[in-house]
Parts: sequence; structure tokens; C-alpha cells
Amino acid sequence: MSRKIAVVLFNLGGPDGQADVKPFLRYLFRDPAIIGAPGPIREFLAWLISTRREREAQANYALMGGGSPLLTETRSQADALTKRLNQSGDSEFRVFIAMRYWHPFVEEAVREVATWGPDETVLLPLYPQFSTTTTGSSLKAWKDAGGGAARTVCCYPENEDFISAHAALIAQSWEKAGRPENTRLLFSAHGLPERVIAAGDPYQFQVERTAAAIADRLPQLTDWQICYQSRVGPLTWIGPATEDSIREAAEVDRHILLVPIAFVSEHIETLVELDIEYRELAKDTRPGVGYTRVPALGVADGYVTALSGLVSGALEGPAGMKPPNGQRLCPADRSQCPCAGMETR
Ligand SMILES: C=CC1=C(C)c2cc3[nH]c(cc4nc(cc5[nH]c(cc1n2)c(C)c5CCC(=O)O)C(CCC(=O)O)=C4C)c(C)c3C=C
Ligand SMILES: [Fe+2]
Ligand SMILES: [Fe+2]
Repeated sequence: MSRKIAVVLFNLGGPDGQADVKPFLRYLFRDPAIIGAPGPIREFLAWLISTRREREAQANYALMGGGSPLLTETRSQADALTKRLNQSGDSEFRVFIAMRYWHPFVEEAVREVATWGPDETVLLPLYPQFSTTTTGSSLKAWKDAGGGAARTVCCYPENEDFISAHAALIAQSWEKAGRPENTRLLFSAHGLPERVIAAGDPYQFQVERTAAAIADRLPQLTDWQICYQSRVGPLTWIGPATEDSIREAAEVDRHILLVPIAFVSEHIETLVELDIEYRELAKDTRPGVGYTRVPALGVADGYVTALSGLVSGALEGPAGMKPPNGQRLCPADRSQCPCAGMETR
């Protein structure tokens, strides 16, 4: 009988419709990985912020038909990965989805996987770069919900197939835009509060590695920069802010080629923030400015190859946390890297 292998894809989740926006936000802000305050204070803040943010967030989700497309996009990725993994035929793979702040919740995935009864389980974040606020939080939720022993991919910021999938999409978008010579490539990642990074979170380090690796593959595009979008709340976030980078690029008459590098599918941060809000900002700064948004990876062939290769790699050797290429990537001061104690490259 062939081995049964479960693959669990982790992502953030998003509201299905307008009525879900507030409870979704409340789940997000009650996560100790997002707000570090003690229990009762965190609960109060989660209620307060979700109440205050509800209207504005609802209006943004309304621009995408009322809710988030993230689950539909993630299902397409799960289907493409299932197909690819089952092509070899010597094991039976089934791909499950575990969202952190909305359905299908991590708890639901834990139950589904247990019901299926696999021989092996691979946990695979749809976050290429590790952060305590995303992958770290999801892996903790898996453990807290009683998820069984698993092989775990911590991150893949420099995975070759992942990098070349990005480079191919960027090259295609640039061609389509007519190869403008004055192009500035802006790699835009979701931001984080500075204090999360100061506490040793490896996310920014890994984002920088991803951007450098992609830029290496694109010698025709030498003008590039990393920036951070989606600031929320009163804390100081890492920068430069994508808004500032866009304004600056427009002021010096660059053609803006905007690449989301920490999101692997389309959702509110790409479809509303990048496609509507920031496009308008660019046009307001310089009417007629060139503004091209590179699509998120979605089911790009190279990305499905990357995911499938990560699953195969995770199934080799001993179970547990698998750093990229079996070796810890993060420097020692990135103390929140889950591969602590493993050999550094
Ligand atoms: C790399 C990915 C992400 C990181 C890091 C991250 C950190 C982070 N996010 C918030 C607050 C919000 N994020 C929201 C939406 C959202 N965030 C990510 C990814 C990362 N977040 C995704 C994929 C999405 C989209 C979900 C969807 O609906 O499709 C939202 C909700 C939208 C809004 O109100 O603007 C909030 C709020 C914080 C505070 C944080 C780190 C501390
Ligand atoms: Fe977020
Ligand atoms: Fe790591």
C-alpha cells in the first residue's frame, strides 16, 4: 500500500464577507504574536482595534466584492500542488489548508488531518520568509491544537525555484510594459513593527535575501529597492514605507515596477493597497508616471515546483524543523529563528 502524506499549507486567512471583517480582525489582534500585552489587556485592545478598524477595513474588502479572495487563491495553490505531488505515484499526497485568523482554522485542519490518518505530515508555510508573527504563530497554533508530529519547512527565502519564478514574472511584466529604460524595481514586503525585529525576528533579514537573490537574476534591472507596506497602529514600523518609495520614484520620473515579495497570492494588500491606493498616489505625485504591478506568484509553474521540492526535501532524513538546504540561514543575532542550535551556513 502506498504511503499517505499530508501537506498542510499555512496562511493568514481573510473574511469571507462583510460581516466577518470585525471577528476576523479580532482574532488577528488577540494573537500574542501580534500584540505582546498580557491576556486581559490584549483582549481589550483586540476588541478596541477591531471595532475602530471595522468600517475602513469593510470598505476595502468591499472593493474586492465584500470579502477576501485569499482562500480561493490558496485552494488553487493546494490543487496545483496536489496534482504535482501525486504525479510521481509512489505515495498518496493530500494537501490541507490551515488559516490562522479565519476559516478553515488551524484547529479544523488538525482534525481533518487526524481523520485521514497519514503516515507523514509536512507543514509548509505560504510565507517564504519566517516571522514570529506569521509562520511562528501558525506553528504554535498547530501545536496548541494538538497537531501531530510533523516535518516542518521553516522558510525558503532563497529557494532557487521560488526566486526564478519571481524573476520570470518580473521579466514578463517589464516586457509587457515596453521595457522602459528608466525602470525602478520596488520590492514591497508587508512591514513589521521595529520592536519585533529588535527582538530577533529574522523576517527583514530574509526579505533582504529574497530581494537580492531576485535582483541577481535580473541584470537588465539594476535600479532596485526594498520597501515595506501595510502599516497598522501607532508603533514605529520598519521602513522605508512603500508609499514613500513610490512617491520618490515618481518624483524622479522612474517607471515603477512594483513586486510583492512576501505575499504569494493576491489579496487585499495587493489588489487594494498596491493596485488602487498606491497607483493613485503615484499618479497624484506625477501624472503620467509609469506604474506596473507584477502579479503575485499564485500558481506560477515555478512556484508550484518550489513548493513540491520543499515537500520532497522535508520528507528526506530525520523529522522536525527543516531550515533551507538543511542549514541554518539566519545569523546568530536573529535569535527568534526556529532553527536556533542548528549549524549556520
Ligand atoms: C508576510 C506576511 C505578513 C506579515 C509579516 C503580517 C504582519 C502583520 N499584519 C498585521 C495586521 C493586518 N494584516 C492584515 C491583512 C493581511 N496580512 C497579511 C500578511 C502578513 N501580515 C495578509 C496576507 C493579509 C490579507 C488577509 C486577507 O484578507 O486577504 C490585516 C487586515 C486588513 C486590514 O485591516 O488592513 C491587518 C489588520 C500586523 C499588525 C502585523 C504584524 C505585527
Ligand atoms: Fe498583515
Ligand atoms: Fe531559519
